[in-house]
Formats: sequence, C-alpha cells, structure tokens
Amino acid sequence: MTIQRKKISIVGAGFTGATTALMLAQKELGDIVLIDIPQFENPTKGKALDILEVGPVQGFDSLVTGTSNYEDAANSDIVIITAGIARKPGMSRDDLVNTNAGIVKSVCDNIKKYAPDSIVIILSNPVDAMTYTAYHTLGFPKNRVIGQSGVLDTARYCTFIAQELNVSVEDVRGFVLGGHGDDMVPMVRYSSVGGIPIETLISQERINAIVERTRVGGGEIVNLLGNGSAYYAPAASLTQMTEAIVKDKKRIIPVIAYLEGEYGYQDLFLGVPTLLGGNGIEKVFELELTAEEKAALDQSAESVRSIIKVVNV
Ligand SMILES: NC(=O)c1ccc[n+]([C@@H]2O[C@H](COP(=O)([O-])OP(=O)(O)OC[C@H]3O[C@@H](n4cnc5c(N)ncnc54)[C@H](O)[C@@H]3O)[C@@H](O)[C@H]2O)c1
Ligand SMILES: O=C(O)C[C@H](O)C(=O)O
Repeated sequence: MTIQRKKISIVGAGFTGATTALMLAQKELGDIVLIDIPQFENPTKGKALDILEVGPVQGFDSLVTGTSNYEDAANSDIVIITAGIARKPGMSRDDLVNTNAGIVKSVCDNIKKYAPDSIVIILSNPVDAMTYTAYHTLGFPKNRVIGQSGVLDTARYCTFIAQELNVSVEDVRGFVLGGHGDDMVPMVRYSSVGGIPIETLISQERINAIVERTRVGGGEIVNLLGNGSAYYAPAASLTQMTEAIVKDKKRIIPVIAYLEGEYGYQDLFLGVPTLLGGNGIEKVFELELTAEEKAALDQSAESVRSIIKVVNV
C-alpha cells in the first residue's frame, strides 16, 4: 500500500499565502506548493525555503516549494487562492473587484488545466464575488468551490465576546452569516459561552457594540496596519478549513457556499453554516431565521449581488 501525502497549492505568496503555508506545514497537512507571478519567483522560492527550514526546529516533514510555474501544482488535492491586491485605509473590499476578478479568472484557468480534481478555497477580496467568479470560471461542482469569510468573522466575534466576559475563547460558540462586508450578520441568538446564551450575560447595548465591531473588524486592522490587511487570523482560518477537508473532519463551520434556493437565494455565494469534510462542502445547513435576522441577511445578500453584477463571468 502506498500512502500519498496531500498536495496543497497556494496561489499568491504574499502575507496571507506565506503565513498559510507556514501554518499548514506546522500541522503537517500535506506538501505545499507556493505560487506567485514570474517577477516574484525568487522571493517565492525564498519564502518556501525559509518555511521548509522551520521543519527541523519545530519537527515537521512537510515539503514546501516555491514557483511561478503551474506545472508544479499539477494534480493538487487542494488549491488556495490568495492572489490579488489588498485594500488600504479608506478603501472598501469592493474597490478591489475589477483588479482581483481579472487575477482570479487567470488563476482559475490554470487550476482548471493543472488541478482539475482539486478542491478550491478562495480568499481574495471581495471574497463572495471572487468565489462566484472562481466557480463560474472553473466549472467545478459546487462542493469543490469554497470561499473563506465565516471562520475569520466568527473568530473576531468570539474574541470580542470572550474579552467582554473575561472568559476563555475556548468556551465561546457563535457564528456569522452573510457576505464578508460591513453588513455581515453575527448570529447573536445562536451565541453562547459554556452553553449559556450570551443574551443572558451581556447587555443589549454591549452586544450591539460587539456586533458592530465584528462587522468592521477587517477595517479596524487595515487602519492599524496602514499598508495592507490582516493575515495571521485569515491564514489560521484557511488552515482550519484545509484541515477539515484533509482529515475529513466533518466540521460544522460557516463558509461561503453556492446557494441554489437555500435561504431563498439563487445563483449566489454567501456565508452559511456548512458541513466541511473530505468532499468539500458536504451539506449546507438552512436555519430558521427570525424576520429581523432574515431582513439583515437579505441586505447582506443584496450587497453581494451588487458586486457580483460587476464581474463578467
Ligand atoms: N476573505 C478574507 O477573509 C480575506 C482575509 C485576508 C485577506 N484577504 C484578501 O486576500 C488577498 C491577499 O491578501 P494579502 O494580504 O496576502 O496580499 P499580498 O499583497 O501580501 O499578497 C498577494 C500576492 O498575490 C500575488 N499575485 C498577484 N497577482 C497574481 C497572479 N496573477 N498569480 C499569482 N499571484 C499573484 C502578489 O504578487 C502577492 O504576492 C487580498 O485580496 C485580500 O483582500 C481576504
Ligand atoms: O479587511 C480586509 O480587507 C481583509 C480581510 O477581508 C479581513 O477581513 O481582514
């Protein structure tokens, strides 16, 4: 019996791509190929070698290589797309749509050619529209095209709840639905600490403040960094999703999934709770929403639709 390691390619070897490569290697989730444009081939090889050399110190054997040649990504099991430009202070994620749609399309043409059986995870912003772009460019089944937003937005939400109550983040449960924009929908009614609903522990006024801070959580970091956007928590989020797939963990986590009637939306990618396992998105959970929650989700879906319209796929 030959046991094959998983091959995971990351397109875009910038802040999120390189950090994700390190985190995947630290967890030995597979061998990693880091890909960037030909102008950055040497820095990409340099980052890959630097990460590889962490192995003897931290005790991992994942191979990490850098390249600008998609042939090196041939037959990848998973491809993660982080290629594209990031926003700067004063910009919205939607301002990136035209540049990044072109980049995501060209990346997906290569994935289609070299890794036609892969599961593809998209990070590039505006991520709901970029996941839609990838899906229509790739022509892969919907379970194999997944966008990242919910893990990160939920991580921010849970961080703020833990801070508010001065409790361990490990005991906080909750999730965020909708698009990865300022009208995302943190699900307060489904949020708890150690099983206790947060609405019984935190005042409505403070909950509203936590919800608002979560919604603009990406912008808070953009403003602090001054010249780019978050990458540690985004990379950790991609790593959690990759681990769920590689280990067929059947995690229930919010990701950007293709909706064909769920929640009343057609031909739309939006953040929803899913079962993530070896086949990618194995199930979308359709929750009962209150009228208020549905109205908030409708507004978020409408924002995503307005950006998708700009993308010509
Ligand atoms: N969905 C999310 O939650 C989330 C979180 C963080 C970042 N992002 C987005 O991810 C993207 C990357 O962010 P970053 O901080 O890593 O940016 P970065 O600028 O550090 O890295 C982007 C990399 O993509 C490369 N690239 C550009 N065009 C390419 C192409 N055609 N093929 C291959 N590589 C190409 C660039 O050379 C660069 O190295 C941005 O669009 C950002 O907004 C999304
Ligand atoms: O905010 C950004 O532009 C990057 C990312 O989407 C994030 O939420 O950190």
